[in-house]
Amino acid sequence: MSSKIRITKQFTFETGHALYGYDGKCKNVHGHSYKLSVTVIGHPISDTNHVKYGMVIDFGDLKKIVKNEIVDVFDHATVFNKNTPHVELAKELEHRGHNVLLVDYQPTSEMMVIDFAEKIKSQLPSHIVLHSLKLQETETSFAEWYASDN
Ligand SMILES: Nc1nc2c(c(=O)[nH]1)N=C([C@H](O)[C@H](O)COP(=O)(O)OP(=O)(O)OP(=O)(O)O)CN2
Ligand SMILES: [Zn+2]
Repeated sequence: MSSKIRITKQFTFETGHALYGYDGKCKNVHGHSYKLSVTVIGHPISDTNHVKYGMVIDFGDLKKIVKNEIVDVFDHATVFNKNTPHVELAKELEHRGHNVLLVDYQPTSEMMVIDFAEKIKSQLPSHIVLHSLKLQETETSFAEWYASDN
């Protein structure tokens, strides 16, 4: 059998959020140009007759999964923790036609990357393993999820 190879696809999306109860400036509604790197691991297909010969997974197929699950949902949305009074603000924004996303967690990069890992894993073909995710919030701040840590 061929070597195991990790392949990575990168995505960007613009998302607003606010950290309810936080003791710094990120308690305010603000936004980031998030960068998400998705790394999967597997054996390149060895069947010479297979249309995906030589690929672990077609980058295009990986893109479809991540776009459907993450990018199209989070891009130009504002994320609030639904377990906080921010839900009132969210309802008002929604009422006024804004794209609001209520999640069950504090929308830090750590918690978002955990959510993203579950969402991507649920859609990957069974022979493809999610290896890691890197979610970059600013030029200097990022969170990483590794399958081997979890
Ligand atoms: N562990 C975490 N800390 C913070 C998070 C987070 O998700 N996880 N998020 C924020 C804010 O949302 C925001 O991202 C600010 O982050 P920070 O790196 O502090 O941003 P700065 O613009 O101040 O960064 P510099 O490059 O240092 O100017 C806060 N903390
Ligand atoms: Zn932030």
